[in-house]
Amino acid sequence: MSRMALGDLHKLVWTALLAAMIAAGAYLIVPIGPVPVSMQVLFITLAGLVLGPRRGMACFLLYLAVGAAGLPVFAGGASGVGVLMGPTAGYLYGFVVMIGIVGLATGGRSRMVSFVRGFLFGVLGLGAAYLGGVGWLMYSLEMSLHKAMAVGFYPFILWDLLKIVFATACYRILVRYSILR
Ligand SMILES: O=C(O)CCCC[C@@H]1SC[C@@H]2NC(=O)N[C@@H]21
Repeated sequence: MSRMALGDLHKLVWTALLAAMIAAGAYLIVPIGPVPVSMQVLFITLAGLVLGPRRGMACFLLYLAVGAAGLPVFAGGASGVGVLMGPTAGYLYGFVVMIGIVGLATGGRSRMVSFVRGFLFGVLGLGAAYLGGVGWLMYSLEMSLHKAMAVGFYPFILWDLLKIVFATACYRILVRYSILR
């Protein structure tokens, strides 16, 4: 097999693996209200860093499509088009942008990035996810900004920042030990 084809196969395997990890991270939830605690932010950050913006966004759009088609990949094992219009849909759309922003940190080139760079891009991406998530909560559940922040932002932000720290550390380990290529 040519070096190019092997590289493509490698990326394909990582794309499938990360999509499965995002689904697993969505499956285990802590239901604390209309928005559950989940591990999606951890694996979405890792997916962005590993896959880069284009492949990362394509991977997540495919994830949304299979979820809409009936595979139980959304929070708590939910599925169907209804989820893409439900209270947490804004986060799901925001994640498309988040993966794209996080992916810019590496360009998907499996290169070492500083911890600060990975973290900053993760935080910028998380901002997009929360913009979508909180904005959609206000619209779909007719909440005030104050209420939407209370159910969709404050309970999660600290833990989500920790998930970004952990994802960045994992990415750096994968690069350091040449696991990505
Ligand atoms: O329905 C879905 O699959 C999306 C769930 C979104 C949960 C959001 S993501 C940001 C915040 N952090 C969490 O742990 N949960 C919420």
